[in-house]
Amino acid sequence: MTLIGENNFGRIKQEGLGESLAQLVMEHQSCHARVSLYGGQVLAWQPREQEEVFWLSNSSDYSQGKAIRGGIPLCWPWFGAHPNAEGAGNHGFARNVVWQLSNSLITEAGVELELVWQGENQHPQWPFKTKVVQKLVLGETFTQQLTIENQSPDTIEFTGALHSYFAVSNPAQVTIPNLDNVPFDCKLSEQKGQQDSLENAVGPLDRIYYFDQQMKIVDAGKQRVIHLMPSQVNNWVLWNPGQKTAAGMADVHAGGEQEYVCLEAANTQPLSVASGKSVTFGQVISVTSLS
Ligand SMILES: O=P(O)(O)OC[C@H]1O[C@@H](O)[C@H](O)[C@@H](O)[C@@H]1O
Repeated sequence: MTLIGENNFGRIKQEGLGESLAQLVMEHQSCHARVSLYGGQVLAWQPREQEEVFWLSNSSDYSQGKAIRGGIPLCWPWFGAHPNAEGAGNHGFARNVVWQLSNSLITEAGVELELVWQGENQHPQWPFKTKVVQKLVLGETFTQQLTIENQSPDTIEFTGALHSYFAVSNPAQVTIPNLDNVPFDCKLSEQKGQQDSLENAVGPLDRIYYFDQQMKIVDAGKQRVIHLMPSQVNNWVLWNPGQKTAAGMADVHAGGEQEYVCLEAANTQPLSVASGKSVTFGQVISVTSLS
């Protein structure tokens, strides 16, 4: 254990994660949280007097080259399969590289962290010199911002997502009213431009919604509402694998798919960044009681 910072309001420690990875552990008067340096991945955030907000698999593989299942994987510089390169790997490489902690601060309101990944020729599909800065503010609310800085001489284009796994009582008890009648593409049926209203969030569901406004995950079982406020985000992706697919996923523990809903703040259409410029997208998350 290494102590990163401490004052009257809270403490930041660095600890091991699995056999070879490292995580930051925050204990603050406003919340408890954990962030893996591998993937720059938020693993947990529990605001004071609330239950844990994110789902994390009990059978996650904490080893290099694997993606951690749960929390908020960072999908970047592409979302889903690479558009032109079969076998390039799902969701890019940001979730499979080690990020550096470049700054931290403990205030009365929460813990502020800045994590950075910087590289060039990281992947055959991503030769560009780029710097990605993730800013997190962990308090009674949760703020996450990803800034992509183009340090290459070329204009770059990327897609991506903040692939949040939200802990729920059961997808059967969940509604997401702001998605009602919003046009979506269904990745499972490959049908585009559909529209409907979901009665619940039971999988299999894999939808890209064309909507950039705030969301609410209403959980009747946990009697809470998770509020999501996006910024510079074009889509919401709703994903739950359902029982059959989850049973074949080694890193989802038995019955795990009945404990979460993924609602991902995403840009599934490419964003361009000119040489020397940067683009930021993000989300703010808060929790209220239903009653
Ligand atoms: O197993 P992965 O690579 O983490 O992806 C999980 C899911 O992530 C979602 O964002 C995609 O829409 C799904 O198609 C995909 O199955």
